Amino acid sequence: MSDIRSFFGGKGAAAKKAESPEAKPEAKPADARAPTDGAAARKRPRRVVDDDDDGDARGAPAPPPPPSCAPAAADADAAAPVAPASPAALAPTPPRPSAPADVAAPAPSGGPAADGDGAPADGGASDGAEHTPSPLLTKLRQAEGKAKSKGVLENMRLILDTARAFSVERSASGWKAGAPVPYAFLCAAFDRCAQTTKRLEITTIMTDTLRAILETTPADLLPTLYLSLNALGPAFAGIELGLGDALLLKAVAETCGRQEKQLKAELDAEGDLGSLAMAARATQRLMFTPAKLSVRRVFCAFIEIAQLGGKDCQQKKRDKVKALLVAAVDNEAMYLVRSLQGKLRVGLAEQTVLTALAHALALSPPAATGCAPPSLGKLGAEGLHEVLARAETVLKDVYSQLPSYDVIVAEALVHPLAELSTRLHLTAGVPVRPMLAKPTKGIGEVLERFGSGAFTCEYKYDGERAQLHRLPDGTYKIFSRNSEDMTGKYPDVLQRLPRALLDSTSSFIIDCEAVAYDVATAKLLPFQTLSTRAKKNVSTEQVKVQVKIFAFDCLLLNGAPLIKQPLSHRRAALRSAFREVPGEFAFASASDSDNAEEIADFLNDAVAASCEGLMVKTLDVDATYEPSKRSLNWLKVKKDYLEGMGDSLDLVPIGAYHGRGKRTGVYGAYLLACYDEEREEFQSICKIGTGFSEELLAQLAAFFREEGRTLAKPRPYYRFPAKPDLVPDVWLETCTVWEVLAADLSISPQHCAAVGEVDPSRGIALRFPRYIRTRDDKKPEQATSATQVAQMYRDQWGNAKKGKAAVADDDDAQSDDLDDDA
Ligand SMILES: Nc1ncnc2c1ncn2[C@@H]1O[C@H](COP(=O)(O)OP(=O)(O)OP(=O)(O)O)[C@@H](O)[C@H]1O
Ligand SMILES: [Mg+2]
Ligand SMILES: [Mg+2]
Repeated sequence: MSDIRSFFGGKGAAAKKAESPEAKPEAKPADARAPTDGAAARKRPRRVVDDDDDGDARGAPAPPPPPSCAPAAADADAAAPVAPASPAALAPTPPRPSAPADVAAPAPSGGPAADGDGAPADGGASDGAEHTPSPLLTKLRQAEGKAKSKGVLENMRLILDTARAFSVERSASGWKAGAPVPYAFLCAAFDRCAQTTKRLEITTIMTDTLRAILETTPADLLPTLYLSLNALGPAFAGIELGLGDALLLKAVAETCGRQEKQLKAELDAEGDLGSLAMAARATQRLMFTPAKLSVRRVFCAFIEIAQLGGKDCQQKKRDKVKALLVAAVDNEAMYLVRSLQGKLRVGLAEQTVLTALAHALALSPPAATGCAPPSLGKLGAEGLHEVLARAETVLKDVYSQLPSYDVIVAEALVHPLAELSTRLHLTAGVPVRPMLAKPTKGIGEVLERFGSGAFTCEYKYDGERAQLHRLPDGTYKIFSRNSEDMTGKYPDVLQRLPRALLDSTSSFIIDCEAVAYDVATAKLLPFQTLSTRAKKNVSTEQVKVQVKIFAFDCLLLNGAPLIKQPLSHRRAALRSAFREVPGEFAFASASDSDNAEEIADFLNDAVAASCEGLMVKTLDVDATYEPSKRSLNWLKVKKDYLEGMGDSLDLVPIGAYHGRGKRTGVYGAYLLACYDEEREEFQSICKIGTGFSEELLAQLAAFFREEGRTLAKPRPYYRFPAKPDLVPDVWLETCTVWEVLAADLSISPQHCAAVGEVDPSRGIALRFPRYIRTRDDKKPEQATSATQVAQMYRDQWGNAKKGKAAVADDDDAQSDDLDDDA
């Protein structure tokens, strides 16, 4: 194994002192304050982290219990206003202990108070650092800065013109104020969105749609949002329709008087069951006109379908689908079917819907809030931009802390938008979107980026992200990186966790990595071992793969949110509330040194302890927790950078090639794609055939061949090479995500990833890609994005300082003849 220190630029002295990482002890003590073993740890100078003065975040009032998000059954239009996914949550939430705008939390007694900018008033930003501006302020400034940049003002003018042209009488002509919003109104908006690829246009279409609803029937706002997002409730509530394609096909055939077999053949040729349903409905002669569908009726029916269980539930679900289809006219059938399949595909990314909601609330504030709409006659484009940017910042900030439209919409309908940040903030029991890290190409880059500011390096454990919550009533929850509830996966962790709690600790949210652990040897095991653990309804007795929890952040303690405090403060809070329990619970091993050689030693230690590398984080300045952000304040240094790339990619197989030789009978290679969030399409990035065992290839072939995961032709939203030998033999449904490493990225005359971003007509391809593992915790739309691919490409050339990138010759970019790889 090569020594990591020899790989970062110009640190020859460090390289000379290389020692074998294999010789290092396996696991290090987690506490950065008191390293007890390892030569490197002993000689490392440490910045003092004062645990005693600010970690005591107790005494703050506990927040109200989290909203219940269990769906409620509701009938059709009769019940007005609509029963949303969680009626309990729609009732105005009792005001939480609130703080002035921009302030994170009520100051915990005995802990530091926050000043108006969100920086700790006690100088928690140590080393004499200046007060950090609040993230909100920074965002507003950034938004303003961006507004001045090219093109944005033009966009603002367009938004102003659209806002001025809006007329509720014209938009909402199909229903009376207070009456259910017709489903046809929403479908018409979907159609318009589908006809454009411009994000701004889609945003304005949705803004107008939501404004019309806010000004007439605000009770339908929530179901409209969920239908637009193709969701039934917040991700953590885990509400799923549980419908397979076969059931939908049957329902469509039966409703439209079509032969199932014939419809299936058309589906194989056409690819979109929604369009087929619409066409079939159009040719049907109806004896009587069915009652019109409304947004609330459709949404409630979806919730009912999700709730059906037990005997004959498939039959009952099919009947419910048929009842909806019978009432569908025009394009309603198409959007119904697509929604039921979970593939709306009209260009409505979640961020777009959030932006549209913010704009709509700012332009048409609900009557109950007592706010007057902005005076569009007087406001110029820039003035309006300021209003909208502020609304967007508030809403996105609130959403990242409390990702539940149930709660947010309930509050936004009765309280001014500006008050939401103080009324709603993170709550134990509701997952916070995790903060993410930027990849780097080594320690040299870290030092360059962080300059003189204080930072800490932590082991980057190779397990799975686990956000641990304890609610004020003592119940525990564990959420995944995806904000999905995985409490049922780790009963053993929860059983043991109380041992790590200090007496004074009541409610909390801590950010951790759950890592597979060998109790006998006290060693960490790789992610691959963890992935063999059952995912649901695990009972403590069944557990074969033990896990150890490594805690690295504390977002809420005893009711007080801490995310706007710097990491040094949060870390102290974490340590003030928990104790390490050997083999069960530890603080992430950390070093606060800024000496390159010592960091290199620490990286070596991390790798020797079976970690992936280091996470490097700012401690005091620009060191708040930024939910859902891929922040520059967290950098990852993976050992993978030794092999050419700073980070792996998470990609989606969209096609497969028949195997030859040893691989006859299975697929020998796959076509992989990244996801372009703007265009909502999967763009091919490489052909891959390396990294798979024979056993895995057989499993994968079976996986794709079963349950209709192969397609007769590519989806309209696949972009792929025209070159015949790169066109797959079989097209695949997007249904899994694979983590892949590669030698590097190159401009490709064939592949389509990030096309138009670094080259006007050519995409980016991976060279020598290798399968690492399947990412069960990511959905296809959460694959590496086109923007990330473009950034990785730029970083690669920026770091290599090679100036102009070479164009890959295609054969070079592919690991083409793969049959002997096993
Ligand atoms: N000390 C630590 N601090 C923060 N995260 C850590 C730490 N140790 C391990 N991790 C894990 O590392 C992850 C971030 O890096 P990683 O490259 O593994 O992310 P990922 O899940 O592949 O996502 P992406 O590639 O989209 O960033 C975190 O989500 C967390 O699960
Ligand atoms: Mg990981
Ligand atoms: Mg990754």
